[in-house]
Amino acid sequence: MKLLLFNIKELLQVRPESTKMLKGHQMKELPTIKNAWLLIEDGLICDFGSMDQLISAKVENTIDCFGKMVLPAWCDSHTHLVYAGNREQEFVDRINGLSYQEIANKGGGIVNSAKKLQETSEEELYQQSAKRLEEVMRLGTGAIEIKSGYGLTTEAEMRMLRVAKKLGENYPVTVKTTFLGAHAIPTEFKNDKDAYMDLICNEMLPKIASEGLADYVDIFCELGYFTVEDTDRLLSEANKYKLIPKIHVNQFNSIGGVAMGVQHNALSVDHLEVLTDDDITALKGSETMPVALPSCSYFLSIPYTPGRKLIDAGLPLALATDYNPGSTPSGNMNFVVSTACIKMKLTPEEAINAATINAAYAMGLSETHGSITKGKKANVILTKEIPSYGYLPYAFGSNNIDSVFINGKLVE
Ligand SMILES: N=CN[C@@H](CCC(=O)O)C(=O)O
Ligand SMILES: [Zn+2]
Repeated sequence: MKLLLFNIKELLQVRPESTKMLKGHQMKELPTIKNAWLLIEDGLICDFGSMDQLISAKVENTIDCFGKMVLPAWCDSHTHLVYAGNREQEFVDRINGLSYQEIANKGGGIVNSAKKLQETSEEELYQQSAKRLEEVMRLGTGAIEIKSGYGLTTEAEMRMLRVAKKLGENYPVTVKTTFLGAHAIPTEFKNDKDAYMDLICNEMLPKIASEGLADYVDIFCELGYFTVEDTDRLLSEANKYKLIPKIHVNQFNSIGGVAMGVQHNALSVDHLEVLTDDDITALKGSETMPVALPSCSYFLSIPYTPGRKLIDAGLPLALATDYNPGSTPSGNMNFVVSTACIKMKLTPEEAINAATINAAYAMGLSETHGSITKGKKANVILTKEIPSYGYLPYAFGSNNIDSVFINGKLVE
């Protein structure tokens, strides 16, 4: 089955196969072809070029893209999309003056979501999560990472991961799953965190690994949650099961989690709202992708990850939503890209690179996603008629997407 998109005003993020990630000044460039065509065959990018060299091929479907642009679908490398209910009341509590940490300290926060999830059946959890996934697909997300971490018991953590996996089977979007049992200390372990770490390492991890439910392992390395030593222990254990780390670090405090992540060859270190020069030094020369979550900063009114500083230090940067009920009840990558430009001072080229090619790297998909490259998945966004690609982050809050194709198929 062949689909030809022709008369494309500008085809963005055209890369050779070998581009794994972009660092520092490389992020300033966004290679494009003006007045282009793109041929999709059996769900993959088959070929592309400029209209003056359009090949003649027999195709079943064609779309005239006059005035419109085409770019790779977003890769969202950090979400908690599988959750139960919402935390609207905490939103109001914060408006009335309580901080995120104060809410957590009085039994709200992650343990509040865990209580709701434990009371929700697998089928109901699937239905709630599927609605969210359908929405983000229409917003241009073609690959998504989904974490557990609102179960906090062996059974409920496994339930979350089964739901995430089932979403990946039932929808065309590529889903990667991450085990985040070490997201918060459950109420019943309040005075014995080590016992909860034992449960994670001795029971949850082996069961989840043996059922192949997770691609990655995560931990919330933060004051009041899990220490650098806990992080070292969990990542060492996870390594026995070949689970690669992608960790939550430096959201509120820099306590050494970045260096620990790098020491364990983490694929990504995420959040980084509070970042020291030592953290930046630790990232240099590593293969670990720093991931910024600007919608979280927006929603919680906390500092933005110093993305400009990271890029200017020669490092790569990826962007993700952090979609979750507490700190970011939004999975809109378009808003993330805009906010990275507006608040973190990334250029449109840097932000688009961070949300496509570098984001694909941060979820282990750089060979198949994140760029217009022959043989990669035909996951693309067709924009509405826009004056330039910089208009996408500029016109924040507007929906400039005409249509989205995942595996070459139109998302309805
Ligand atoms: N910070 C840790 N975890 C989530 C938020 C969890 C929640 O508040 O439910 C995050 O990445 O922001
Ligand atoms: Zn998160």
